[in-house]
Amino acid sequence: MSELLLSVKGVNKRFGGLQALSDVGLEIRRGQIYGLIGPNGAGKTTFFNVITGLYTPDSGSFELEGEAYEPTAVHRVAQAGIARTFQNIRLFGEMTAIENVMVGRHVRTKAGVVGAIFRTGGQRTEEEAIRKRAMELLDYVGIARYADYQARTLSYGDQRRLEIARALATEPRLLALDEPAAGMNATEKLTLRDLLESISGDGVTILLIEHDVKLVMGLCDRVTVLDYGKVIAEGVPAEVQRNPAVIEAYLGAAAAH
Ligand SMILES: Nc1ncnc2c1ncn2[C@@H]1O[C@H](COP(=O)(O)OP(=O)(O)OP(=O)(O)O)[C@@H](O)[C@H]1O
Repeated sequence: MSELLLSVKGVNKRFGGLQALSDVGLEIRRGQIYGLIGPNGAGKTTFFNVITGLYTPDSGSFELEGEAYEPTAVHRVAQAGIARTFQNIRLFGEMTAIENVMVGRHVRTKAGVVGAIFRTGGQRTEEEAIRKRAMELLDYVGIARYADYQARTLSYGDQRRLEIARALATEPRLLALDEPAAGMNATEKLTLRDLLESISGDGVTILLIEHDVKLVMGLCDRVTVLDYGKVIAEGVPAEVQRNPAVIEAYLGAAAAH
């Protein structure tokens, strides 16, 4: 079995009277595509926000490759090698596609994000190297032809892929994707599936929140299922799919709509 990449234990997060996460934990091994699923409001995004430093948990312990990891600030999370995308796309809409990826790349360099936006003189060589890598990443996710288009003019599916390219620019150990297939048509989902398999094949571990159960079950090595903030199942997709608690949670959620 491959090495443990991320280990999370005992995460609790309360919003006022709502226990959004209750003793949640999971273990992701290096090279896995790991799915985090569950009905609406189960706590999936809250969990992402905790592990990426956006929310402070009430309790919980975190280890990355066996070392204590404190997701206390967004920049620290990036330095630790975790990159993420968001359920609601967060791109710099007025900037071009390639500039969006370059911002991600600058997170990994001493120039910093400010350097990416307000270019100063004397850094031309570094800037060129960053631009070249950004172009490679746009090509990798299949949208190189839109490099000089403003991000906001790209189709929804292409914006999602641009977000992935920007996240990859930080050279993460773990890529956390919050509903990457949301709003995509069947063809776009197939392309996305191929892309995620390539990313995984190239050595980046993936943690995926996704509502498309078929996509998750076909793609993921292991899955954790949340319901009302609690882990109700964990295992390989075929096992989890047959778990009565999981069937019940999804049927209950469908009946409520
Ligand atoms: N900042 C917040 N303040 C108050 N309540 C919140 C906050 N963020 C999330 N919640 C609540 O926590 C619960 C879990 O929400 P979360 O967004 O994590 O669920 P989810 O599983 O990602 O749902 P979905 O699939 O609909 O995106 C929900 O009841 C939500 O309303």
